[in-house]
Amino acid sequence: MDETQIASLLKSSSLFPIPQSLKLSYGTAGFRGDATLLPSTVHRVGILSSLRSLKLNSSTIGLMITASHNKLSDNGVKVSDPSGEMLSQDWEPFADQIANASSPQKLVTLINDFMKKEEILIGGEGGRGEVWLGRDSRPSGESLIKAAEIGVSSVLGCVAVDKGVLTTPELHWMVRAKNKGLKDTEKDYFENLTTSFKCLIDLIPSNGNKISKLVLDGANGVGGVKMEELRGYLSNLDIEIRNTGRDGGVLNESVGADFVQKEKVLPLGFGVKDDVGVRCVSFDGDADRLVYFYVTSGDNKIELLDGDKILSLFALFIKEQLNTLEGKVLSRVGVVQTAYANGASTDYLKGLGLDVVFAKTGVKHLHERATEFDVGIYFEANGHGTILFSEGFVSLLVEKQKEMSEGSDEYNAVSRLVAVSNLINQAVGDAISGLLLVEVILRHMGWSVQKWNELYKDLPSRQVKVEVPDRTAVVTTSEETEALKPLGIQEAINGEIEKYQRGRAFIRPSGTEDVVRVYAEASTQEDADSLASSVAQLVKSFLGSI
Ligand SMILES: CC(=O)N[C@H]1[C@@H](OP(=O)(O)O)O[C@H](CO)[C@@H](O)[C@@H]1O
Ligand SMILES: [Mg+2]
Repeated sequence: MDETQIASLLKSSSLFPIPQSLKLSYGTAGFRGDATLLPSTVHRVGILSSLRSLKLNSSTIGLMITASHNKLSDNGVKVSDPSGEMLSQDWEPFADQIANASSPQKLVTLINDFMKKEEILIGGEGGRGEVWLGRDSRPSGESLIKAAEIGVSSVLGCVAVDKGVLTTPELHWMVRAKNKGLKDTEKDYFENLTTSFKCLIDLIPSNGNKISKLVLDGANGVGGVKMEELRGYLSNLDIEIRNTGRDGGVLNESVGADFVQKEKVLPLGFGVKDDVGVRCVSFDGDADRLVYFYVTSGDNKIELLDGDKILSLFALFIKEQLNTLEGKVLSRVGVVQTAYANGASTDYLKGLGLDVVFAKTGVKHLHERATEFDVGIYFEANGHGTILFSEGFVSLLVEKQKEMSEGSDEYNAVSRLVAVSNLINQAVGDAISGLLLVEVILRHMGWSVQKWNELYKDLPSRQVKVEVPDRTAVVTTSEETEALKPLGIQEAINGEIEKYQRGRAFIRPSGTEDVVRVYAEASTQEDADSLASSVAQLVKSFLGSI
């Protein structure tokens, strides 16, 4: 690294001193924490993104400022690789190191060593780098994006392009499109969704299936606002949008997909009286997750159609198309879930004859496994997921279609699969594209939300969070279903599980919040609640509570 570069890094990082005792880790989905603590972190992730762009021959990298479902006062930052996927995991240790470097000098030394190891050239000998920035609707994002910009451009030859307020999946989609040389603006994103949605609607056999109005809970975040924009392009979606954030509601506060999925109650803005039986959907704060729900009657309890049920609907539809092509197109279809998947959904998917595999929590892990298939469908129970189509498989479909007679069942099945591969975000889970696919499949099947819910009956489950002095004291196996540390806790958990019919429970440290998560499942809700609470008690007695 030459003198000019060293001076540039020292100068810019002295503008963003690291708060004392800050200890951050890249975690399940990037760095997160109280927004006031993050300027130095975001600035440094800006530097990292520039280096990543230089390393990957000037490909465009994405940097997203968001803390998704966390409270409004939090924020966070994560990086998108050129393909739109999450930052390659082998750069995460470097991200951790620079985020925690205690002084500008230490930061420069770490960067210098890393550049040597990765053979990254800067300035005259190196190429140019480009980083696209996006942020969710959090007010703190405005100043954090400036910190990112300064970080990016403190690496010589690198520029930041501020793309403004976006959903996380929009930024990933745009970065992917840019690197593929495709149309890459937000308008292109909307047009792509509109075209493929319309194509799927036109392919509905009877085209007569009527569907009732959908009501969206936008979590008072960016998703509702973007959905309003998209509505302007769509002529065939009857949707009412609530919780856009303009009516005084607070981001993620008693609204949004995370709240609805974990609490299993109606979000604010939805009423027991008026909304009985209505098909409703919730996005999370940065619109990369969705869950559906409806209220049956009386109280504010809901019937939840979570990520597992969305996954099941998608799997069924894909399978139906592939069955039509049996003998013509060979394909490997796989489903990826995590330990949080409801046991009943796994049984159902296996019953469909699908290959079901498990990955660790965090979409980066699920995404990776899904790429092993021609069609890989992955979802976390909380509603984050998508369908990946391998490029080879899509080319094969297009090739085969040329031999089929237009309008035949086979031809239509291929057209549907190709349209789904365009509609559903190939980079990352996307609440907007997920919503459009759910809507079109329901219309295709002629199903109400209630009918869809009957695919299988969820086993009662309960999730709780336990605040402990040090959540890293919990170490789990790679599948996260067993705790290796603290010693003895797993045996104690097993002792509790044995007391319940169809009992299953596990603990793991959260990667996004300072808590240990407890998950429990059993044959009745009472039992699931009681199992969750005894396991939470064990966590407190082994780790201490605060
Ligand atoms: C149980 C649960 O919902 N965990 C969520 C949550 O991760 P934790 O590591 O559990 O905090 O946030 C992640 C990022 O949004 C999401 O991928 C994941 O599924
Ligand atoms: Mg999110």
